[in-house]
Amino acid sequence: MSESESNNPQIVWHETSVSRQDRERLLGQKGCLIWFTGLSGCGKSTIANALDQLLVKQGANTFLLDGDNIRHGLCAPPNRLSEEHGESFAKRFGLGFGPEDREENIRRIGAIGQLFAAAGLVTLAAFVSPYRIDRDRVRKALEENGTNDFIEIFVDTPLEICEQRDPKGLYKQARAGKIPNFTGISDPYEAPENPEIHLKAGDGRTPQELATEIYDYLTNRGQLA
Ligand SMILES: Nc1ncnc2c1ncn2[C@@H]1O[C@H](COP(=O)(O)OS(=O)(=O)O)[C@@H](OP(=O)(O)O)[C@H]1O
Ligand SMILES: Nc1ncnc2c1ncn2[C@@H]1O[C@H](COP(=O)(O)OP(=O)(O)O)[C@@H](O)[C@H]1O
Repeated sequence: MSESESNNPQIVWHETSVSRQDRERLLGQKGCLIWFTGLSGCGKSTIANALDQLLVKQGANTFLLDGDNIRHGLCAPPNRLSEEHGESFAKRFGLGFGPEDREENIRRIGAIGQLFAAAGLVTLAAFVSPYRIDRDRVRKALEENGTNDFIEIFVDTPLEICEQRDPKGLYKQARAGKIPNFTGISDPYEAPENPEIHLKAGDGRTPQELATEIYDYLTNRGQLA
């Protein structure tokens, strides 16, 4: 009996008939979870989008999970949930930016990303994901599944550049004390220690050039058809 079964004897894993290998054969690619992490404004969404375009153009089956979008639905904040579900539900399941909320955010995305990868999709996830332990848990979950398909990309753009860009005006508000727990300003960012790719994203290269670096890495490791 597995550990999860002994904790929850009423919840039993059901094996499916179509295997991951069947799906991957059909798609002609290997499923994986490409995880972009970095400060707000470092370029995660832009580079992930550029890579997604490049992959689709070459015939890959992909899906992009983006922090801002996921926080509109699966990981919505309490104020988006309260009208339809009530205050107590919204308080319990809505997510903000405190450490536990971010932990739950990354746990949910990790679980979804794991399912998408198991479906054979080249899955891209772009989240600040500032805590090493949260990212490492996602990696561990994929590795426990017998794969090494968690590909961590540290989008390393210096804080000064992110703050200069400030496309949503969030840094300005955070500096003025209007946004609590803002990563890089009033909240920590723990850089990956051994990412598969350390992308020096503030060195003047365009998002397309940076996406090509990742695309070449994926090709070399045999991830694509
Ligand atoms: N306090 C605080 N800290 C960091 N970011 C904040 C915060 N409040 C709002 N935002 C906006 O939310 C986006 C980050 O959401 P994520 O789901 O990626 O965050 S996390 O992974 O749970 O840390 C992030 O999007 P990106 O700028 O695309 O990274 C911000 O626009
Ligand atoms: N390599 C780059 N060079 C110059 N500007 C960039 C680069 N990557 C992203 N940007 C710009 O920086 C801003 C923030 O990028 P974005 O992808 O939204 O970051 P994040 O998703 O990490 O918050 C956007 O205006 C984007 O056009």
